[in-house]
Amino acid sequence: MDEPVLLTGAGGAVGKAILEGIGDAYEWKLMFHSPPAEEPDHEYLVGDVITAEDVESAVEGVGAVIHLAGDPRPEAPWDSVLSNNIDGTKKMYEAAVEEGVEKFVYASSNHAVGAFETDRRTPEMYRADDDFLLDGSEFPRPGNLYGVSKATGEVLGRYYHDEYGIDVCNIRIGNLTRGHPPIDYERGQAMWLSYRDCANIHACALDADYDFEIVYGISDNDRKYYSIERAKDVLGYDPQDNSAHFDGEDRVVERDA
Ligand SMILES: NC(=O)C1=CN([C@@H]2O[C@H](COP(=O)(O)OP(=O)(O)OC[C@H]3O[C@@H](n4cnc5c(N)ncnc54)[C@H](O)[C@@H]3O)[C@@H](O)[C@H]2O)C=CC1
Ligand SMILES: O=C1O[C@H](COP(=O)(O)O)[C@@H](O)[C@H](O)[C@H]1O
Repeated sequence: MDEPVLLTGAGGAVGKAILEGIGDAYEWKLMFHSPPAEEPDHEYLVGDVITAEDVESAVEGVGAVIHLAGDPRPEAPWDSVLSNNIDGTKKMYEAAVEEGVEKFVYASSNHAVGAFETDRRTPEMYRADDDFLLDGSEFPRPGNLYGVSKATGEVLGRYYHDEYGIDVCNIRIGNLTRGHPPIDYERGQAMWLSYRDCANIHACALDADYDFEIVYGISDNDRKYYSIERAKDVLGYDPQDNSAHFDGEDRVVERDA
């Protein structure tokens, strides 16, 4: 990648995982919502993805986008996801295609398919001996309005890819935690994404050749109901971590942001 990569939501947990892991591997342009507490090592700007001028400034001169900015709360209200997630993502795509950006990596979510976790399937589907598996080819099935907004972001990508040719990779991120998987939370352990695997899958999404993809972004957990085969095959994702390698004794979940 010769041109800088725009990273929106750079100050959040996923942004930190990416910068800690692959901060030296690319030239970055970071977008923060509010001024960062410490001076970043990379070019940056402060702006809001719902403001067209901010988004146009953000994409100026970049060759690829990793779009993380938005409201990440599963319980987020409609007003917030409509503006921060749906309209913000649409504005990002508009500006990206106008700028001629080649690649757009979008932070989708497990919550885009959360309603597959029916009462009949759970908690068994969170366990290693259950064979229920989603592979990314299924239609979205959100369990909340946040999930609706993430599924809509994927569909926006489908539209901008088909209409304008921008390459799009939607990563349905599982549950990112630093250092070890969530404690006493089977669902979170089955969809754990370690910090280094998070950085790795985003590097793969920047480097690989593809047209339009939906992949799951989780570590290589023994317990998983999301397939990572597509991410391995198309992106070359090579996860290093597995939630089954942690016993969880005396550990607490740490979250950034
Ligand atoms: N952390 C996780 O386990 C998962 C995260 N995701 C997605 O990954 C992305 C990043 O999530 P996290 O880093 O965990 O959240 P976070 O809340 O730590 O980071 C999000 C960042 O986006 C910024 N932001 C929010 N609204 C904005 C706006 N209108 N304009 C500009 N910046 C704005 C915030 O200031 C924050 O720095 C989100 O889109 C979320 O939906 C998806 C699945 C799992
Ligand atoms: O999309 C997201 O998913 C993770 C995992 O969901 P949870 O409901 O099991 O916590 C969530 O932690 C994160 O905030 C959200 O953005």
